[in-house]
Amino acid sequence: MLKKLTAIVESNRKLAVGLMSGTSLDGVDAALVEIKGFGPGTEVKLLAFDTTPYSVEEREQLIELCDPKKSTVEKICKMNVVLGDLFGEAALNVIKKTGYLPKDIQFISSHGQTIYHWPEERSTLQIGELANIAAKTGILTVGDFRPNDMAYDGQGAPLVPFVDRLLFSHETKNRILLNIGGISNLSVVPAISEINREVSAFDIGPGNVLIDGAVRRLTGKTFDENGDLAKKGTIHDKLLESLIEEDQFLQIKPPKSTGRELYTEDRLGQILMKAKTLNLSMEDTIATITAYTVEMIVQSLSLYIHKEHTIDQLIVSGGGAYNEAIMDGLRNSLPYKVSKMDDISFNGDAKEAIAFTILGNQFLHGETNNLPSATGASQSVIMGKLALPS
Ligand SMILES: Nc1ncnc2c1ncn2[C@@H]1O[C@H](COP(=O)(O)OP(=O)(O)OP(=O)(O)O)[C@@H](O)[C@H]1O
Ligand SMILES: CC(=O)N[C@H]1[C@@H]2OC[C@@H](O2)[C@@H](O)[C@@H]1O[C@H](C)C(=O)O
Repeated sequence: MLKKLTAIVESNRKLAVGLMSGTSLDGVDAALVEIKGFGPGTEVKLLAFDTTPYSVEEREQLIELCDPKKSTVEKICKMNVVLGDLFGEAALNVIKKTGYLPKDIQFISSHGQTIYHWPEERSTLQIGELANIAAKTGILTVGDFRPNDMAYDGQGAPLVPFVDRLLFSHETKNRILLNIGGISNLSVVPAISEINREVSAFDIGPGNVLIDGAVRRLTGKTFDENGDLAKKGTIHDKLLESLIEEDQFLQIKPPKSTGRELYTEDRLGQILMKAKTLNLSMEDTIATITAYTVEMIVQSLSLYIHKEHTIDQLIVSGGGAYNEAIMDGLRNSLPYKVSKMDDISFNGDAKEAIAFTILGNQFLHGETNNLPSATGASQSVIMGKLALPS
């Protein structure tokens, strides 16, 4: 096996599949990429991208699994292998799209599905058994990145800023990369001309998680397509103010990370109850929760970024980039250009799946792949674990 591994690492050009299943629990993203080199010399080209959506039932099961009041060890144990098989299928599907065969692919790199993230206890759990992915596809599989950063006292998140620096450093522009998934997070990537500046990065708070939850409970749909519902409503300023005031995560200084552990179904229930007491319509409720997402981003920038960095451009990726109410809110509040990743680079939906191929590539080369300035780890480490096919 060592021979096989060495051959993979030494090949000039590798084909790899990145798998990402994020906090939105909307589905599994799979990106097939070509990677050359490693470290600062990494070159990556997206060849195919595919999302395998979770069924309504699977999504409900995952939401339950993330809730300590409803989750059980048995349910987690079972879902670990169910997802492993499903992730393997997702990898095979994206490979099929290109005409390549599984034997042409050097490795898969899988984030897994976060079930619980608990940085205070130096613990985080991503499921989707690597052994099942390797068995289903016959491809060497890397994954389970976050625990090693935590073992060195890091938050284990966010990890993508390491890749943001590699792929999006601009000669002269200071850029913010903002990802609005279930949770929003950002990286400030200084211009190459400011070579000594570190990347600042942290989780911001709710991205789509509360919007999706409210839409699900109030309309039965899964998300607010294009932000149409929010755009029909009116923001209730007082409720918005109280949501921001009650959000203690905003006041925590970076490095910091969060997830569904803070933005829970119970918290969503409290917010919807307040909206009901105020007699807000469904549209006004969604408009106000959407404004809360925007305001968390804007206030985090003003608290932690604008005093330290002069920003030239903000680039938005993740599903939230399709929500025009969010995008309008950002454009109206920020003094610099707000662009969508799709307009300047590859498909923004694919960013995190691509990012995990780069983290996996670093692992296989025995190179570090965390960014201590983002996670707070005491040092750079090599994150990841390996499952070998037979
Ligand atoms: N056309 C659209 N209009 C509005 N919102 C959309 C649209 N498409 C996707 N979204 C939103 O984006 C979400 C999915 O985003 P994404 O896939 O980036 O999240 P994720 O990767 O699961 O989360 P995270 O990055 O926090 O782990 C959906 O749940 C939905 O709220
Ligand atoms: C523990 C966990 O799964 N965190 C996710 C989540 O979704 C967004 C944000 O919270 C970020 O911290 C992270 O994902 C991306 C991929 C990251 O690590 O950069």
